[in-house]
Amino acid sequence: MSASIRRLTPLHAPEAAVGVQAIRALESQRLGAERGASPSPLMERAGWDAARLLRALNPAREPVHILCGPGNNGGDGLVCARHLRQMGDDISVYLPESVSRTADQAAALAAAIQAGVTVFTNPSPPKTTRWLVDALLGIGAQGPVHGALAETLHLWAQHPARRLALDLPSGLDADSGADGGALRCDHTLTFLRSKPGLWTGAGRGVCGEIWLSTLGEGLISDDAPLAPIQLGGHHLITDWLQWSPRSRQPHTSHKGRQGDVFVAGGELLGAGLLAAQAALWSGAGRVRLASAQNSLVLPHSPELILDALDGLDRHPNQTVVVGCGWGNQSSQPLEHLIERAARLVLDADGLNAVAHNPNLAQTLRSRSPLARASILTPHPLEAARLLGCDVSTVQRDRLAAAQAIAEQFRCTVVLKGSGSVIAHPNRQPWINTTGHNALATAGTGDVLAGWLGGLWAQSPTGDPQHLAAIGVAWHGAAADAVPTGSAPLTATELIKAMYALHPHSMI
Ligand SMILES: NC(=O)C1=CN([C@@H]2O[C@H](COP(=O)(O)OP(=O)(O)OC[C@H]3O[C@@H](n4cnc5c(N)ncnc54)[C@H](OP(=O)(O)O)[C@@H]3O)[C@@H](O)[C@H]2O)[C@@H](O)CC1
Ligand SMILES: [K+]
Repeated sequence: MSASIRRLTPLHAPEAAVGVQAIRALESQRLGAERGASPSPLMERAGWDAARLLRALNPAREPVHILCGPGNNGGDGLVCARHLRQMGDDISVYLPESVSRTADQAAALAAAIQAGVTVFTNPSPPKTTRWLVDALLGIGAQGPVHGALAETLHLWAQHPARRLALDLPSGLDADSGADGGALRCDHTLTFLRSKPGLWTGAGRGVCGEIWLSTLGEGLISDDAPLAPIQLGGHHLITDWLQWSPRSRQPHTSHKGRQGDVFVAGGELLGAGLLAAQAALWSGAGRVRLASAQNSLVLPHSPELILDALDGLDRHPNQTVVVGCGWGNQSSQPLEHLIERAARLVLDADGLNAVAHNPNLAQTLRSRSPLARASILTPHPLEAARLLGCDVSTVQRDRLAAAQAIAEQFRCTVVLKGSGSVIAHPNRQPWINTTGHNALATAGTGDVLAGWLGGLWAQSPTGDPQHLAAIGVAWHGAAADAVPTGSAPLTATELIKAMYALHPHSMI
């Protein structure tokens, strides 16, 4: 591939993603003096890069069918068709009848027909097609796909052809990752910049391999004015080296200098135990586990210090992890912990309790003015409870949901799920790009909460959003070490896999 087309891998994710508004601004800036040519030089470049990528993906030059929509995304498809036709490939195009076209699209259509491209208005799949290019809708898609385009996607849903989406799978919302009926593609070639919707919500499930064409721009210049959303891959783990007290500690260091974690266990002993073990393996010097069933813990983890729920009062400067397996225990000790924790990681039932109890919610909110930072780690259902909405509302716009919780409670928020979002009040969110569904097993959330507590205890003055992004990337990177579709990763195995990624064990 040329320098202007790059594969974006989850582990070594791209710099950042920007939303549709910023892409539009960038487009006008790039067009600048060249405005007026039709098809635009950017569309020409998009179609050319699409043709070259398809040539690389389809070396046997099997028949290609290109679904073109009424806007400029369809224009990209038509330019791609023209180039492939001129290279002698077996190309056909579908274009819905009697739609109003953009000027660029109309020009691209005229040029494609002149080059000998066959254009069908019947959406039925040709039998011989081996590759399908989805150029129906791009960043102009508004809501779920409807009308003739929806019927076309439906007709193709069962077709075995391999699929390449241009800019993004049609119907995927570029800003939020909401699924508006997109086909699951094998590859997506996105233009100018990566978009947040490719990486969260339905994005990862429908995009396949993600490629970026900067449309001829060499090095990406400073995107700061575009308010980019950071994408957090594997590099975050090595960022940890800059912070990790362990890598900087003198030879004479001792456990008291490596950070103390207090895990308040609940009715489900295993959850607290997993969180405590994760905190320990993350590198924390001492981990206390307070549990009603302490006698059962010892044979499993003699390294843990067993304590009572009021143990925080004796050693107040600990990072508290609470909520994992909390169950329906009384809210009184929970309120005390939320109020007193120097640093708080609140998970699972702790979040449910906050959602249902206004006093707890108020206690949580009042931490921020006292300069006591908190990290909340809801999954989508817990997030919905915190926001008083349903899960589908959260999943339709995960970035907005995470940000709303962060603003409401003045906390850092990790909204878990495909493309975890790490939000913080008044800042742009991060989207995590590591991990896959091997993490969908019981206890992996407890491991994340404990690991975050462990990292935070080691770097108590660290920025909680950056630290949470590191922990989440680390958690996902451990899963990425296991091939997709292989056996699930149990929570205990996950802790070991995360330990294996410690920067000091990678050196
Ligand atoms: N930005 C750049 O730098 C570059 C951008 N380029 C390309 O342009 C693309 C953006 O093009 P775009 O703005 O014309 O929008 P696009 O996605 O083709 O869709 C608009 C059409 O879809 C329709 N429609 C909307 N929603 C619908 C729905 N739910 N269901 C059904 N129909 C729906 C809508 O209908 P309307 O709402 O107007 O009635 C309108 O007809 C971008 O993704 C990239 O590929 C490259 O060429 C070069 C560089
Ligand atoms: K598309």
